[in-house]
Amino acid sequence: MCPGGAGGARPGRLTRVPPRSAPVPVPAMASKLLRAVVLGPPGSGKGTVCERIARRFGLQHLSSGQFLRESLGGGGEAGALAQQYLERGLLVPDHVITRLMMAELEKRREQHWLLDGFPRTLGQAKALDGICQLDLVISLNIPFETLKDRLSARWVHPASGRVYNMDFNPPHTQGVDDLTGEPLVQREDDRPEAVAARLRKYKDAAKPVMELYKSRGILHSFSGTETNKIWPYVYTLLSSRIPPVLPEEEH
Ligand SMILES: Nc1nc2c(ncn2[C@@H]2O[C@H](COP(=O)(O)OP(=O)(O)O)[C@@H](O)[C@H]2O)c(=O)[nH]1
Ligand SMILES: Nc1ccn([C@@H]2O[C@H](COP(=O)(O)OP(=O)(O)O)[C@@H](O)[C@H]2O)c(=O)n1
Repeated sequence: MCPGGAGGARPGRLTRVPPRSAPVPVPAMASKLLRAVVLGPPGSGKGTVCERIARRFGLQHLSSGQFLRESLGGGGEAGALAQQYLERGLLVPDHVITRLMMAELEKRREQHWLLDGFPRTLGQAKALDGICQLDLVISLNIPFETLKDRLSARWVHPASGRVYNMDFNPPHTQGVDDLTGEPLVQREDDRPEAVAARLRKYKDAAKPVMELYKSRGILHSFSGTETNKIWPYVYTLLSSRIPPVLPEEEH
């Protein structure tokens, strides 16, 4: 079973509204906790959609890529090894990311959560199965050309993981994070030469993961070129599983 998760009724009401700067997870109020995953290639909008879901529904948004990037700063051997994979746009070995994610999930046994970027391989999906029964898998299906354009225009605030795009959601002041005023950077792995490798690898690894979740009847796929058009459908799906804490329109 999922850490803290079991069958039974969902919480009847969720009252805490997380502040924009730091979404606060809604604590467990009943036995059943939502366990959801968002799948999609790099640039498909997983982080953007997860951030919206987290705010509207009070879920913890757990980004495996962000945990990985944070783990690089430690100066240890594992961090240095992981950095080589990230820079080349490759997946880090299953046992590395799985150990990292299991430790993070263990800390959140009593919270609703939403995984962004994990599992990415069948091995990772099986490891997740070992501790958890997923309720919902959202797959974002975005055309290749759109992904390339988005990644070349992506800017991030490394400390928080906040993501901007010069066309879609530009910062208030160019090059600067809205909340902290700290500089934004472009990720090394968003360089065009790394992007092509990432997209190829994603496809190969993700196919069996999608098939697994499809066979279980928990896969929900959304196709399109604009997150704002996909979002209402995602919101409706989530609303059928867990009560929102904020209305859909409030971005
Ligand atoms: N132009 C455009 N950019 C978007 C849209 N949705 C997300 N983005 C941007 O595309 C980039 C990739 O999105 P992100 O959520 O980081 O994708 P992830 O790699 O799947 O987590 C970011 O710079 C987003 O701000 C959209 O509908 N249109
Ligand atoms: N399960 C995972 C998740 C991320 N990663 C690594 O972390 C990088 C960034 O992942 P991410 O989820 O933040 O970003 P996107 O690749 O979705 O844009 C990936 O390109 C991989 O190098 C991984 O190896 N295994």
